[in-house]
Amino acid sequence: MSNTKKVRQPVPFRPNKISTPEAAAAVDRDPPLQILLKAVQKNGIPEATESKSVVYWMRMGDLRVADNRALSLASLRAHKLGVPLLVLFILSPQDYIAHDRSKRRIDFTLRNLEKMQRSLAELHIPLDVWTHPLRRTLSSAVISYLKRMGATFLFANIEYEVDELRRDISICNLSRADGIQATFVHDKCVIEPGVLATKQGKVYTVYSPFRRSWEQELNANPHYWKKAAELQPNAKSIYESELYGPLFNTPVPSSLEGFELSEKEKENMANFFPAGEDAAVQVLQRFLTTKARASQLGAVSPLAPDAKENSKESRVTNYATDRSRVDKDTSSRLSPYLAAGVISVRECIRATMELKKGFNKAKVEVSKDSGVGVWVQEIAWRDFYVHVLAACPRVSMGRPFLEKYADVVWEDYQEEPERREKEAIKAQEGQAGNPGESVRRWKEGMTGYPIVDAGMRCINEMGWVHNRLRMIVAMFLTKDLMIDWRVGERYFMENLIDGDLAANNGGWQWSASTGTDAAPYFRIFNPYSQSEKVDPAGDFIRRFVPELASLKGKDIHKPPPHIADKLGYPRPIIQHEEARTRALRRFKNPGES
Ligand SMILES: Cc1cc2nc3c(=O)[nH]c(=O)nc-3n(C[C@H](O)[C@H](O)[C@H](O)COP(=O)(O)OP(=O)(O)OC[C@H]3O[C@@H](n4cnc5c(N)ncnc54)[C@H](O)[C@@H]3O)c2cc1C
Repeated sequence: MSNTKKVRQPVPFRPNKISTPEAAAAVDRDPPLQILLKAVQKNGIPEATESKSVVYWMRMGDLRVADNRALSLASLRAHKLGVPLLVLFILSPQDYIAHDRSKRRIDFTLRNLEKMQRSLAELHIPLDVWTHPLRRTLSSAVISYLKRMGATFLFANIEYEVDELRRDISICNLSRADGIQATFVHDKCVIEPGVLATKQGKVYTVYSPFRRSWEQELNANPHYWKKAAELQPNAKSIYESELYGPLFNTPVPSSLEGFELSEKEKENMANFFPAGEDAAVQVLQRFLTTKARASQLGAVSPLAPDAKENSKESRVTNYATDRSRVDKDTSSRLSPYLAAGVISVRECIRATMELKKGFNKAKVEVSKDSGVGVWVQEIAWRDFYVHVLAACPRVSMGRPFLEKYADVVWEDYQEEPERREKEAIKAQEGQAGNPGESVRRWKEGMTGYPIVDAGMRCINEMGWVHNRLRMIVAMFLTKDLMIDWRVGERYFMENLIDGDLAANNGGWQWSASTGTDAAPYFRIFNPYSQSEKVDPAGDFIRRFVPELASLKGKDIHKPPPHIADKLGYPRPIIQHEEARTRALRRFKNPGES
């Protein structure tokens, strides 16, 4: 008899990313952050007392030892109980797939973990890194780990995305039955979500009033920028423990299956974004105290040794006037470090206060009249989007922040693999104007709009691009090409080293006018005039679109068709004015194409 038993193929993990409006509204009414905070409170009483160790669970957004609230609390607890502190990190590939995590971000995570393992070992604290394949069993795996380690105390910083909050709620519920006290604390923002509210007691959904309230609250309460207590070392006897000693021998893997970078790319990323807390502090200090450097344009190391320290004309001093220029070294490039928590956002605030003369040390400068003040306002933008995410979880469920724009008719492009395959075939046939072809050309930086193409090629090369360019390319995709913002949001997450749901979703929905922008949908960037503003001499375009390097004057922004043909550069994929009219029509009448 022949063996007819079929081998079951593993089903690829492909979670549904877009919720129904009803499901999103239900989650908005009862935000998981509030449920988690209540569960933590409930867990706090009665307090667990007996514990052989204390565990701090480090996540992707708090990869540092210094000024880390949950880690600091865990250390205090361990010290008080006279037991060892253990640090745990779980690699969860299914979560990374579900959240479109880029290989670059995973590689950055591993590089930072490797550094941290060494700095923690100096304090005799082990960093135990393991991979858990199934995300739905992650909560119970954590509880089993705690039991195995004899730990009745777990500490972690809060992650504000819906899936992560739900996971932590389940940990709280599971831990109670086992007498484990799970504590989740705020750490990501300067001011935690839930503190600031409008007169009606609602979350701010417009940035400017949020920022004013943020400034007031911050300057009335210095604890917001207070550093968390330093870690206490474990007793050296930990190495002799049969249970804990071996934890020092588990190395951080150099890559994660399914998220491997090529050797060349790994090298590039390590050069553009060196790992470690020291590197992050240096990047910050250089931004605050050194001049903009021509050598810093594009994909280069931020720690190149050619900076003159303590310049009066530091980048932050000129930030108010120069920040939108993409052809200059104008911004801090701290976003990968802030997104991964390699530096604490409180450290950034404190550092601006320590910039001697002219600044009141008891007050955080947030005014738009100084470079420092405008830069701190960017930090407030970061807080703003986390507050929106925490109060309106719909944004992490694939829904527009403004549900009224859910029916805007986008060009018919979907991200399912089968569909993508078909699109690719059509694209090969060269059917210009079909949505698959448009998306491909946008991703590759071949739209025929030099500033858009330079921005996209910069992302593809560096995994990072200046904020202005993010806005320009996002608006081009959503308003000129009328492609659903979720396509772009996903591409950014898959390619950025600083991919962060709150900031990325906030930026995309702002650009697509489905989000928190106070101006209505008719804010549509003209890619040509934007190009002249942000890259006047075209240096940035020349660097990333080398086929246009020989162009002079305004041609660099809008190459004449016959010259573009000669240089092998594509003609514009769409006429901006026509596209603008189409976008206005579709936004005015959501549902009509
Ligand atoms: C479509 C779009 C997608 C984006 N995706 C991300 C993302 O995935 N991750 C991310 O960190 N930022 C994102 N941003 C925000 C912003 O573009 C980057 O934070 C910024 O370009 C990082 O450069 P920098 O560190 O030199 O910034 P700086 O100008 O030096 O600003 C300092 C810090 O403030 C924060 N910040 C600045 N601008 C913003 C902003 N608009 N929103 C939220 N935080 C801000 C960042 O943490 C940044 O590092 C996005 C913006 C847009 C328009």
